[in-house]
Amino acid sequence: MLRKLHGLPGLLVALLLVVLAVSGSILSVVPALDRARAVVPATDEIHVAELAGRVVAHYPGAEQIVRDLSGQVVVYFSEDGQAGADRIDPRTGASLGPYQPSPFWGWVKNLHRSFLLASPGRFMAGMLAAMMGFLCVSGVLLLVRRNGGWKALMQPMAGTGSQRIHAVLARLACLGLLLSAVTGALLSAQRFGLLPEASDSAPAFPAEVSGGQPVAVSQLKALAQVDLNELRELVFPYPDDPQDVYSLTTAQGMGFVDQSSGELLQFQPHAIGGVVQHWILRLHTGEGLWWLALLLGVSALSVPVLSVTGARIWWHRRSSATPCDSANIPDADMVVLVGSESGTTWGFARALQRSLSQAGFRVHCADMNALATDYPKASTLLLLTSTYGDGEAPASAGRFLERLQAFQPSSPLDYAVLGFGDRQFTHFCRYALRVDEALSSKGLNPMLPPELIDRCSVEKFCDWGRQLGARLGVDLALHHDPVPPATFELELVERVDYGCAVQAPTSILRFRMAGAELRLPWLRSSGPRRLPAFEAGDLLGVLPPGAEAPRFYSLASSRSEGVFEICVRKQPGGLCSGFLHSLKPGDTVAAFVRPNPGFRPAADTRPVILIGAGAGIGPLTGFIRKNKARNPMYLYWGGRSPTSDFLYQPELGDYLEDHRLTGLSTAFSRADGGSYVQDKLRQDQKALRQLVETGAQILVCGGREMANGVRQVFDDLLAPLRLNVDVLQQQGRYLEDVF
Ligand SMILES: Cc1cc2nc3c(=O)[nH]c(=O)nc-3n(C[C@H](O)[C@H](O)[C@H](O)COP(=O)(O)O)c2cc1C
Repeated sequence: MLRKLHGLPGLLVALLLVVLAVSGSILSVVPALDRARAVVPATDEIHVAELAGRVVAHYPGAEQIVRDLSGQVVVYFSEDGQAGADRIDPRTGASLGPYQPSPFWGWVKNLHRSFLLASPGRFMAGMLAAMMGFLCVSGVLLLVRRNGGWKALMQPMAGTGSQRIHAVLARLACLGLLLSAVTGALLSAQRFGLLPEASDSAPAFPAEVSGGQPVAVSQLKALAQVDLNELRELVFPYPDDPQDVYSLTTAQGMGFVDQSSGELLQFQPHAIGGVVQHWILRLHTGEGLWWLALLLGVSALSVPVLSVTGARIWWHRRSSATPCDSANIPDADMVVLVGSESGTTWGFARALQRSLSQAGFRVHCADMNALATDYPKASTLLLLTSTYGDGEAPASAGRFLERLQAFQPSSPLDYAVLGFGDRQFTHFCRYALRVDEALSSKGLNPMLPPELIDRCSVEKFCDWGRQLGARLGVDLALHHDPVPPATFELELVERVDYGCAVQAPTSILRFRMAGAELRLPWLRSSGPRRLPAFEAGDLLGVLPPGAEAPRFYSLASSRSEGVFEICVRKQPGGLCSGFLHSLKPGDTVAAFVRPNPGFRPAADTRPVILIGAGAGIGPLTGFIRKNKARNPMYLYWGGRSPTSDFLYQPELGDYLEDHRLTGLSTAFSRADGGSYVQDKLRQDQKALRQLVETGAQILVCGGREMANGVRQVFDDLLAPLRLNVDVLQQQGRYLEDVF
């Protein structure tokens, strides 16, 4: 519900909000420009009597002095019957030039306030500001739910593409946007009388004035007690009218000054309502607070990006979450229920539904939240669900467990749960496991143990399909291509082979964009720009000929190096690794890049502990290579034999020498007294504990078994600090890339 409330109004008003935000950003530079042009004396340097004396010397016909919040002083005067206004230097009273509000700024202000449409436009702008406030609040609540709590809001954001950009930007900009929105809506509400009028009422004109001979304004003692920086406005009395008075407005209040005695008369402090109104205006416009104005302006610039990414998320969710040809509940003999937050699981569900329908089943497909109380003809219930937050339900399954209590199947039901998640999270597929438990406690028959799919592995999905088909007695060939990737052609330029002697053939493969040399010489400089953006740790998807699904390899290089470098261990019977190992320089492969922003060292100076085994060294070497700032980096790596599969040995020696790498510890299982990387970690546990105490981040890359062993070692060595891997993971300080 909250998601719908956030998404739909956002889409409808996105364009108008962009106009409001961009014009607001442009206006946000005005306070800084005004401040740069203003001459602002120190406190106690000039008092108002002094200023007024200087003004009168330059402008005998002075009528009013106004000091705006940025410090600009403007004199309004009449000369030879003509009215004029000049900006002045308060230190001399001399003119700095005529005061002429710019037509450009006036136009932008008008666009921002009312879309150039006078009162109806102003009303619309006010409504939009209120709606932006609502989008900020609902967006933050969604982020909290998606990430698993308020604390998680401060941690690195998970997700990819538009989702991630939207979340990261919204987190940065939401406070600024909220302040602009709330103050804008309040200003509008005041203008349209929806809030009580809070402006100051002026004090009554003094009943008695001395009426004596006026003295020079520079001699008036009440004005001599007001610092210039406190002044807002001084209105001069009518010439030759001894009964008239000076009207004085300061930051504290309003009053009058007798032009003969110099006494302050009828001074009235600003009413609280007036002060509130003044601050609402200042917090919205940033007047006199140029730094705040610029911060608000920068926040507002996020609105166009948030609008575009928000629309893309909405479109992706909508197009992924539309079930096709779903049978009605009373007719269905097979029910597929889907728990999804951003729609990916729906893609898998549709593939399953297609295959089941082709196999002759009448399949009802719906959100898990739409669980009915009974499916009278159904014999099988299949649940496909992702996990969000800190192991919680995704949006379309949030009410499933509650609804399950009222679920009363009229005939026995078999069920199977397929979980979608990401092993980099502490609670991998936890919600799917909870659903499985709940269904089992409800007395349904599990036809398969729960299967958990890491990062949308199509391979695993197809395996599960085969098992399910076997249980249903049909041939269930599932085909699903989650996001059809746009591939490019890579040409192998170099390979370095290791490990054959110890039955662990592993190669470092370096590719470049195919066909680069065919470009015309004068276009050669555009070469690197043709490469997609990628960093060490991102994934290279490779599609071997004849394969339906890509295989992913962690990149050891980044775009600035101009090559795609991966480290590949040949798996027995492995289609893709076998294909890659058969390549000779000059051969080509179809590939694409998938960002993996969750597996990167933090961009700060804290120590980094890199741990890997076998081909897992690839991205870790990439991180060391990029460590030009020489931040402390320690590598623990395990292989089989120092003479056969010590991957990157020469490079690592160079990095130790030039201090990109601070320490290297290797473990070889087939050398004398064979050891594993976990043994090396245990040996160094004291030093590692100290590094963690100083804020170190840990990145682990390699096989699941090694990663589990490393987790155990860290859980043990962190115990004296009352810490464990789960906590570090929640703080974004323990990252795994496991295959
Ligand atoms: C903010 C966020 C939190 C996540 N939390 C978890 C989690 O706790 N456990 C897990 O296994 N996967 C987690 N994931 C990964 C998703 O479950 C996974 O990407 C899934 O394929 C998304 O499917 P959907 O698009 O259908 O929601 C999280 C992803 C994001 C973006």
